[in-house]
Amino acid sequence: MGDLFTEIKAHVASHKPRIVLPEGTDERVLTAAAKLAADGIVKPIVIGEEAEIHALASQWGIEVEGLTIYDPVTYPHFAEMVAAFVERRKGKETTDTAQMRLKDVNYFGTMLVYMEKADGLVSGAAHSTGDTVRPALQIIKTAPGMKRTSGVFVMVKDEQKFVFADCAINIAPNEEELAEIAVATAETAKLFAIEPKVAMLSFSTLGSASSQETKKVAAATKLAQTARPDLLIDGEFQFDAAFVPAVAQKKAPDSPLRGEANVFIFPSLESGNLGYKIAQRLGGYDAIGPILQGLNKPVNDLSRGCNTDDVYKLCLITGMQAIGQTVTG
Ligand SMILES: CC(C)(COP(=O)(O)OP(=O)(O)OC[C@H]1O[C@@H](n2cnc3c(N)ncnc32)[C@H](O)[C@@H]1OP(=O)(O)O)[C@@H](O)C(=O)NCCC(=O)NCCS
Ligand SMILES: CC(=O)OP(=O)(O)O
Repeated sequence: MGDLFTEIKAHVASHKPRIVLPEGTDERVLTAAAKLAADGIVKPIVIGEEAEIHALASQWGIEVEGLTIYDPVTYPHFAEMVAAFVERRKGKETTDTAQMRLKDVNYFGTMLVYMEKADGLVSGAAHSTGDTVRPALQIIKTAPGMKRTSGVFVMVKDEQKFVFADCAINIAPNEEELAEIAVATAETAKLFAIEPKVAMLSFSTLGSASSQETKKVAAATKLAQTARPDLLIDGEFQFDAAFVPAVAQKKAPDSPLRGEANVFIFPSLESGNLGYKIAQRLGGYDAIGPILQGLNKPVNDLSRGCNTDDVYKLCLITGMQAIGQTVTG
């Protein structure tokens, strides 16, 4: 893992993208922003009232000299931002509602990215996922060809890297949505030098149980395989059949996955969110994310349970997305 982030740091530092951190009054966020600025890797823009941030920084012993701080209340381009927001949300917001909405740090930060005054955003240390990502869904929107945004975690322990999805956004994806999530996640895995072997997870392996839920995953598997025959995607699989070669030999002897999956697509948000937190808290994996895929520009969420290192690493990944770089090693 050390190596993965060493490479990411080198790429990102050569471009120094501007990353907005709307939660400037959160100690973990402010600490990570100060470290990123001091390391010269990204240019952090923190949002909040300047005097309050300076007071908090001195209380927490954080050096914020040189950090860019924007306060929505005193931001000189606020009127321009309001107009751009009303235009983007045509028919859904008025100047009055926009003025109110853009005082919210996540709406304000997302508009900085939309208006190209920043290259990416990381938030969610102190906000729920809904409040963090809703502005991005409404303003940044999905990239051409993508119907849904979804959220992945890169799970890392020592030299092991796995990708889990969707752990953040789509509560009950249907078979088309699940297929799209699988393909998008396979592509995201490649950003981290993971050659994707994708398992579509269920409580059934290749028809060992039959219900609406298992049939949905089987159908999603077929859709994903048809859409992208170049990718290795198989299912529906229980986790052991996807991950343990000896179990795969028994339950799915003809599958090309052979119990070697490294990308896991969960059938629902319930299972995906629980799954990543169990691997993180019981399994001791570093959980980097949720990294949002399918958006026009990089906006990423954090868990409210994150630490400073999680904020720092997600900013590096956001920077990497912003400069369109992938990891090689
Ligand atoms: C993500 C989430 C907040 C969006 O729901 P919502 O706020 O009710 O969104 P709405 O249905 O009002 O849609 C708002 C906008 O986002 C868009 N949108 C909603 N879900 C989307 C998705 N998955 N991908 C892309 N766009 C999406 C809608 O099309 C709509 O756009 P529009 O206003 O331009 O028409 C909701 O799905 C959610 O709460 N998910 C669970 C999040 C969570 O708690 N995760 C666990 C912790 S990580
Ligand atoms: C990703 C996630 O689960 O976020 P939170 O813990 O903030 O709900």
